[in-house]
Amino acid sequence: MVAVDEAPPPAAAKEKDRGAADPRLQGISDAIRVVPHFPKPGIMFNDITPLLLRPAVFKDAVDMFVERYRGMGIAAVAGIEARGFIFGPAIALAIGAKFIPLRKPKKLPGDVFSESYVLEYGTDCLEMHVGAIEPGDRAVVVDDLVATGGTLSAAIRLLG
Ligand SMILES: O=P(O)(O)OC[C@H]1O[C@H](OP(=O)(O)OP(=O)(O)O)[C@H](O)[C@@H]1O
Ligand SMILES: Nc1ncnc2[nH]cnc12
Repeated sequence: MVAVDEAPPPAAAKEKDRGAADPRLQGISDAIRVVPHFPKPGIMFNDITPLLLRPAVFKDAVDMFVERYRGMGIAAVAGIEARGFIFGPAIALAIGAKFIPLRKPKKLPGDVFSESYVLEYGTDCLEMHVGAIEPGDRAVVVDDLVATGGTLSAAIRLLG
């Protein structure tokens, strides 16, 4: 799971990073299934659906982001369609932020900003409603994984 913000971690978080890895990480990692050659030869597909079937592990994944971002003045959690919609809203509600869906093309009915990007297996585009993010809003982008980083870069450009 990934979440991106542009702020340095607070001192307390940096202190914690120097210690042992969070024990929840192993359970989260173990609950993600790697499927070789899906959906195309050569792609190692990271499938989060087994994690979603285990509520305690699903909660650990959400909690780790909530603990990281709570109290940091985050105004918006932007979730990337489709799998960022699974984790993003729970994180947004827990930290008291608005949720902004970053959608695939032609799904949003209002005026949109669009950003195209290149994927591991194709190209795509993300759209966001004009006015969803406001000047000065501090935002976190949530998705299930980063592969080439193209999707994440497009999301950051959209919010920028
Ligand atoms: O780092 P990248 O190379 O850009 O790839 C990562 C993106 O790919 C996957 O979504 P996908 O495009 O497969 O869409 P989906 O969630 O709608 O299936 C994943 O959920 C990320 O959004
Ligand atoms: N390796 C991967 N696993 C799951 N989703 C993906 N989207 C792009 N690359 C992926």
